[in-house]
Amino acid sequence: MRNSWADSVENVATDNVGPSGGNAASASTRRSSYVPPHLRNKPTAAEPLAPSQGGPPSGNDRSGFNGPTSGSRWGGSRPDYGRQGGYSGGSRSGGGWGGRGGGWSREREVNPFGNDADVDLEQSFDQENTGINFDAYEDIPVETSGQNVPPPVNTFAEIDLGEAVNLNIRRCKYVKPTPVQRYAIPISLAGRDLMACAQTGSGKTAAFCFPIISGIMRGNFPQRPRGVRTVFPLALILSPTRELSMQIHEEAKKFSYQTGVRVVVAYGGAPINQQLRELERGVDILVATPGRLVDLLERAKVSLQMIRYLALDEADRMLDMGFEPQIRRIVEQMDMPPPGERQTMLFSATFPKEIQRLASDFLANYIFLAVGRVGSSTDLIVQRVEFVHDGDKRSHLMDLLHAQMANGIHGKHALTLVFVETKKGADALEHWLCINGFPATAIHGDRTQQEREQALRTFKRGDTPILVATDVAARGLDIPHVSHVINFDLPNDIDDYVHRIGRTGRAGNTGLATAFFNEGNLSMAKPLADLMQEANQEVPEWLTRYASRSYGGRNRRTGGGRFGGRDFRRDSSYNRSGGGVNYYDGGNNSGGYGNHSGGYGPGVTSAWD
Ligand SMILES: Nc1ncnc2c1ncn2[C@@H]1O[C@H](COP(=O)(O)OP(=O)(O)OP(=O)(O)O)[C@@H](O)[C@H]1O
Repeated sequence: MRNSWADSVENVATDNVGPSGGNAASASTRRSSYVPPHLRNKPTAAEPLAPSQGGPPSGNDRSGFNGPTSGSRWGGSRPDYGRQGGYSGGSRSGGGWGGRGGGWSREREVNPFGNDADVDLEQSFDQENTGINFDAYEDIPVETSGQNVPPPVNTFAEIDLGEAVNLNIRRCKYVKPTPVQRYAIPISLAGRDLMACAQTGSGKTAAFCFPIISGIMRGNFPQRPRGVRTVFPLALILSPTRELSMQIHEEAKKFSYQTGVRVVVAYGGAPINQQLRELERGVDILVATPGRLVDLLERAKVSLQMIRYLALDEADRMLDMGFEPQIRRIVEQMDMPPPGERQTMLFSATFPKEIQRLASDFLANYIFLAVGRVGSSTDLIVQRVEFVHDGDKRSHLMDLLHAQMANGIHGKHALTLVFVETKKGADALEHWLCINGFPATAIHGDRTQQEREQALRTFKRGDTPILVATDVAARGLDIPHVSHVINFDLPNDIDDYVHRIGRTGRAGNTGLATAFFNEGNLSMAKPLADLMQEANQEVPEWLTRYASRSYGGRNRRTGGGRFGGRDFRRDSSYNRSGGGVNYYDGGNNSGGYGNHSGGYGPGVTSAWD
């Protein structure tokens, strides 16, 4: 069923052809005092500096899109790999802790904001943001549990992220933190491990990036070994797909611009040599897909022994069957410091309880945070479900697309994402749409990396405003102007549905999701009806009837609460009394969230925004 995911794992794994290298731990024996990025190269009388970092003083003008040039399948050929549109050398205006940074030759740091970098820097955080409907998030219920939960903040100004990061937040035009950021950033800045669940499109990337960048800037880490061909990142961000890793890398580069913190990405399907060159120039934060990282670890090109921050984005997917062995290998069987010695952050919009249980192996005395119910979809997305027999799906799709055009909902500001089950199905539907006059492209695990990136690029630009995709595009991708997600084939798992429809209705914007349902999807009837009802959607009567017959499909939302949307540690079956930590008795509830306990039992902090 999850072909495309397995394939994506497989594809990454096929890159793991390097010889087994020795464990890099042996390379690191010398330790002297660490020079934080903001102080690198900075002469100071008061405190003698350790020798500067070992990365050769070379340029930083890399691109996250490292593949060779390829022609467009849609006539939009543009040899722009390696050149992010509009990127130019950035201004060298100060910023940074201590006013400068850059052990990695920041004078050549590419400006990730293009020409926008220095606009509105005078703008303060309390000005209105454009385009983001923050009111949409105001009444989202928030639950936190764990010991001594730090209180949330209301503004970025309340968080001590440092001037350089604050400037970048303004450059991103973020005016105030989203709810998950309000809670997660103070928790992470306090050094706590975190399992965070928040709805799609609600700003989780920044929620884990800001504390990592800030922590590296102010941290006092041991000097990393120099003169060896192994690199020692301080932070590792893992994500399940190449495109998502590239996106996180792009975001993290914006957030860390002119901080001296260097972010590098490594993913499969792209030439490893170019990624190795980037790594050798120095890396503080490594963003990676698991397969390529294992390859780099086996070649002893990367050591994890200096990791202080570990973030798993789409953490439930990372610990699902396809990825779990690789993740365990990376986190538990290489040279990464154990929980407690590193800070671990797990983020997703969905967190089934069995995965929460697995995930707890990676965490130490963690805080659980749920913004909205675990696995719920945002009511910014209007959900529709239509009964369509398999044989009628294409003509039904065409009716929908024609109706969109008739209503002026098409073009580059109204992109349509169509999810199908199989790679073959994606190719076939793309072809059929194209011969019927709808400019479409497709993305799936059998396409080359170049083709995948090209498909995303032409879709984002609106050259092909219809993208047919397997689940490889279901998670994390933040594509502006996706106004309609169509589940041509429904997934078999409600959480996958939540992620798929979450490609629209992001950052406070509204969106539309249409699902084609038929007898082949009976196991989805109940979870789908429940989810729609919870999100205040109109549930068709026929779907309610199917749901009431309960076909016993896989529904992860079992146990406790309507959707079981809470910390699994509160389940009675979870018993750590045998000498373990009781997370709920005597927990110091931070209060101050409106003092709403939410009825989750003693010791559990709950909050309502
Ligand atoms: N504080 C903020 N103010 C305005 N926009 C923001 C803010 N934080 C994040 N965004 C924007 O919101 C969008 C969604 O953010 P992001 O991709 O991090 O969501 P997410 O929660 O990780 O979604 P998903 O669950 O699909 O991975 C992005 O375009 C991001 O730039």
